Amino acid sequence: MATINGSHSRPKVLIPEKVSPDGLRLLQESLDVEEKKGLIPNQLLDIIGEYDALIVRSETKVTSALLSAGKKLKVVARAGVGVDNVDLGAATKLGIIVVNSPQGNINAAAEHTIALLMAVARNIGGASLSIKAGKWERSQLVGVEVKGKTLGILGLGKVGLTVARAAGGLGMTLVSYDPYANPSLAAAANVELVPSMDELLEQADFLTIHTPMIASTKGIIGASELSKMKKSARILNVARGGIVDESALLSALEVGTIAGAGMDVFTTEPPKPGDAASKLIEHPKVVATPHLGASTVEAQENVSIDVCTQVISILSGQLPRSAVNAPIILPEEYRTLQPFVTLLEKMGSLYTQHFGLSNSSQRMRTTFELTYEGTLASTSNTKPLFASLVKGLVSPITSADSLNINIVNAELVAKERGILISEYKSRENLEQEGYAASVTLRARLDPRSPSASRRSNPADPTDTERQRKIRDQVITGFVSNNQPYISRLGRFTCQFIPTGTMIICRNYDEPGKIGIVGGRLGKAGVNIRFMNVAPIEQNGDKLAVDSQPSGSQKENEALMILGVDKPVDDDVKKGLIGGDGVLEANVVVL
Ligand SMILES: NC(=O)C1=CN([C@@H]2O[C@H](COP(=O)(O)OP(=O)(O)OC[C@H]3O[C@@H](n4cnc5c(N)ncnc54)[C@H](O)[C@@H]3O)[C@@H](O)[C@H]2O)C=CC1
Ligand SMILES: O=C(O)C(=O)COP(=O)(O)O
Repeated sequence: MATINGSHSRPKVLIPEKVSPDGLRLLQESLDVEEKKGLIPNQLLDIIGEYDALIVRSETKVTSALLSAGKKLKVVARAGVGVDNVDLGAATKLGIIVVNSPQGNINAAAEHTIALLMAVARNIGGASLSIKAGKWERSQLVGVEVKGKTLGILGLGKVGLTVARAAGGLGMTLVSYDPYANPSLAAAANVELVPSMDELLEQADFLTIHTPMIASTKGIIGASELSKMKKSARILNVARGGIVDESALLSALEVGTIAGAGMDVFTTEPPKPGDAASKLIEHPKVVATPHLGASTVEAQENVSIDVCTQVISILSGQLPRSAVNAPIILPEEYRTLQPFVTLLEKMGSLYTQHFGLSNSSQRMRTTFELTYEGTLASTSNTKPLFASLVKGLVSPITSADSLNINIVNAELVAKERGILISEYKSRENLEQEGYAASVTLRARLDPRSPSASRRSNPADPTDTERQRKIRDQVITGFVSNNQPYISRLGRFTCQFIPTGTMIICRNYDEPGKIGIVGGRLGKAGVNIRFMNVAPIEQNGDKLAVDSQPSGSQKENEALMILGVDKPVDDDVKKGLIGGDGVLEANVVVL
């Protein structure tokens, strides 16, 4: 990728919100960084096509339309925790990695929650306004203490636990409802996990919300939940607007069934004049802040450095630390897999160019078995290998600019194209072969196809021929000295590096063939860089059982694989076939 990878243009990063300069300085070393604040959605849509990366906070709505317009986008980085402003499904489909900073602002959000807790308990907001207005209202501004009170925590994740530890220090009793909480972490923070939200609502003197905004938490605190709480209870929301139903909370405050609220987040930010959120902000029992939970110097430095480092990693072809829509791969694991990543892509591309991949528009499925052999069988994370194979399989039949296949979207792309790949592991020791690990890709009959669901009919030559053809579609590869090799192609044992333009000829295994092909290529001005003669796979091979030639197939055939120095046109290819030449010739570019 650009200068990061040695080419000339520098990748471009767009930052439409305020992100701390600490991370941006890191980006500037290798990327073109453009900060453009105050863009309206249409302006963003117009320019996003130029950028390789987008860094946002909570204000920018990263919609499906924006992601689709970002033709060069590889990564969307959220300088913070919540990714509810990013259409994750669309990003995944487009192969755009979404990263966030899951730790950088946790402490800031927790401290802000404690600030609101105290402000609500002691009427700090109202008292400050009153004294600034020249008043001295002591008796109307009597508060309550938090010591000895029960803090109900909805969502005991990173922020919830940090709040719990601080509130424990203030002498509060801690209860939480979180069906997915870690019980030992809860116990260590002296938090009692209650089995239902109703119990939490009934016990809480203060209820603080720390769940993500997802479908199941939208409006989770509504009129019915508020009615179960003590009249003296107060509510804090430093998570996301809309988790608490703003209209229901407003009514409860107005009728006095809830005593107060501290609100940092709102359904629409900034709230529209006259809507429930605006009325809440104006309400005397509410202390409100404009989404300031993460707004500390320290938190902004943390999240900025965190996401900018990840953007640099992704644009230089490495894996990010905190991808929201991709599996986590440890750097060590990635280094081991990297040569196989290349091998799998070459194997996929070789398959499609040599055997042909059925077109998804024909509504046919192609079914594969992918077997990791030897030491590769102990790899737990085969996602990068799977993704490379899919990329290799479809790249020869897809325009390059519409191809952004990676660990994020490989499964989806395969599914959409009717490619079904089952992964297997074989722990067989391969050391006698001279390498520790190999991979075999073999086509299978689609279990849904008519010829697979019934026994093959030997009386039907087309049926037998079709099945034989599919069974012959096998490729094995291995890696030696970080170099990928192909060791089996169809029925033939070979050994060649899959690179550049190659002519794959099938011929009778008879003397003189090499000279004839060499002569014909020489006449066409094509130089041979390397050659490999591949005989039929011999017995003892685990794959040979299925690959016995039949019908028109002769056992004395071989492949001749020639690496050549320039593109080979159709006439040259056809010129190799017939006479004393070869039976079949195919050109592949890897
Ligand atoms: N106001 C601000 O500036 C900031 C807000 N946040 C927000 O705080 C929230 C929490 O962040 P983290 O603690 O980092 O997330 P987290 O993922 O560590 O924790 C969320 C917890 O919510 C729990 N949960 C999910 N659904 C639940 C349900 N239906 N009922 C009960 N519990 C449920 C999960 O099990 C998890 O333990 C997020 O919405 C985030 O966006 C975070 C940082 C700053
Ligand atoms: O990290 C989060 O989830 C936050 O809500 C912080 O949002 P912000 O980056 O301050 O717009």
